[in-house]
Amino acid sequence: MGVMSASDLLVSCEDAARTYGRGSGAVVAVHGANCAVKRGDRIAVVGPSGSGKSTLLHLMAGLDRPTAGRVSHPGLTGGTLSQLIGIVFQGPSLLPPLTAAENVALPLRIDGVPEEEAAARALAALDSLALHGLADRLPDELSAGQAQRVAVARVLARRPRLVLADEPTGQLDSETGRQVMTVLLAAADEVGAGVVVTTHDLQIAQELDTRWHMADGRLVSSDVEGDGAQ
Ligand SMILES: Nc1ncnc2c1ncn2[C@@H]1O[C@H](COP(=O)(O)OP(=O)(O)OP(=O)(O)O)[C@@H](O)[C@H]1O
Repeated sequence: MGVMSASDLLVSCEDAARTYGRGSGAVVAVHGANCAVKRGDRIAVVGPSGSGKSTLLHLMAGLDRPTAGRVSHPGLTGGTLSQLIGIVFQGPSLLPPLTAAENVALPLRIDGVPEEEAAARALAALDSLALHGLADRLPDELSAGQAQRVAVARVLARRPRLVLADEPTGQLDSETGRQVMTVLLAAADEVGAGVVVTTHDLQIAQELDTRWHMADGRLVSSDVEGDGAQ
């Protein structure tokens, strides 16, 4: 990609920490984390349950604020963080009364995209997630894997510059989970987004370029020399 410019730096965490509660009951979910996500990065955050993966992701998403240190998004300009960051959650997140296509189009319409264009972009996003033919199905009529692909299509249709996914395959069998991850990565490539995925599944983690390891709230290592995590 050549020399990195500030606009390529999607998220920067500098000694970012998050403590829940106070006094003797305080839990340090994330200890001063130093990490960065750049355009084109594909990062898996791995570690045991309770090690702070979701908390770190929420800090990077701007869904939560650090109790110490700093999280900034130098390269995310030209819109609000919620427009520029796409978040995929673990569980079912589609609105039951809307079809797959309507679910994908809804955030675009909320963003002010005209009806017809929103519908066209929704269909294109469904296509790129290999969901052609399922556009008119209700969430109830989809398998868990298909529903999660629709949820990914809904995120990617907004053309986010950063995709943050918290255990996106956590409720899927491993084969379906791998398929969802493969189409997620391909679709993220199409829109040129950086991708960070928390996962317990080491096979899924292997599909990404870099792995950040967390233990007891600390970002302990990264398996790629010279990248963002320290
Ligand atoms: N809202 C909260 N209030 C108090 N403690 C919390 C809260 N959310 C998380 N924690 C604690 O912070 C620590 C890190 O939690 P986090 O959910 O980030 O871990 P995780 O690695 O994502 O776990 P899992 O893999 O089980 O999802 C845990 O000890 C957890 O109990």
